[in-house]
Amino acid sequence: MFKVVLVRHGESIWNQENRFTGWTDVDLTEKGVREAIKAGELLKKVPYEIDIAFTSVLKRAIKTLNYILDANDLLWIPIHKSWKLNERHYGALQGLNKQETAEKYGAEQVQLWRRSFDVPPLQITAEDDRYPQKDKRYGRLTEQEIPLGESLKDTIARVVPYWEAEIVPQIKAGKKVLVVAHGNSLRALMKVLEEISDEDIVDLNIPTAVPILYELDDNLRPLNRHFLGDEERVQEKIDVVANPSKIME
Ligand SMILES: O=C(O)[C@@H](CO)OP(=O)(O)O
Repeated sequence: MFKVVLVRHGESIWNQENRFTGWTDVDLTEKGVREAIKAGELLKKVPYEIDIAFTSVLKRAIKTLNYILDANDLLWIPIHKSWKLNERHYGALQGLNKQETAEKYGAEQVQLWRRSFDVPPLQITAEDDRYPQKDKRYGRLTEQEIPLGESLKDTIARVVPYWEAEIVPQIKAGKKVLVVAHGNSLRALMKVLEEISDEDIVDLNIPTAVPILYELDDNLRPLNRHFLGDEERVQEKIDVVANPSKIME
């Protein structure tokens, strides 16, 4: 039997401000830092000694990973960073307040943009300041790879091949892998891992900085998934993600 742990980053400044974030490289809030340290402490209590970690090229995930590793005195382990684990690119919605966007376009449309399988957000153009190639870290991406605004389906198309090519071989080699990523890049991965239908994926919301422990069979199909930590607290955090205007302390 294999295992893997997935973690979404702690609360970011734009989570707190209720803005669409995507590839915008916003930092963690103080609460996000505390959540990340807590995630590290929770992981300390399970028999899962991390050997190798994977994360995105966005600081909210990288910092969360570092806080987790620091809590486990594992800052020295190899870390692989890839844009393929980035949050879904939220296109022209990036920066907009979710509540104001719902008032303008309707709550139903915003829900489709946020949680549907294949409805892409409003797109940016190459002239937009947010066009990824204007950022050095994305300079090597081909024009085809550069997102202008991704649906969950588009996100799956880059996350899952990365999972298969880079992460699966490590798990199969017996390494204890930690993946720290984002709400929708993890939904993309979990949809495929758990074979969640296009209809049911709408209801999957990933709480911030809660370690998700999977036990996997020999073919890496999940046998079970477990959110670490107090069940009620985890559910409250899931509710905040589903309804982001209700931010808890
Ligand atoms: O803004 C975003 O990039 C994501 C994650 O914070 O938001 P949502 O949960 O609305 O998909």
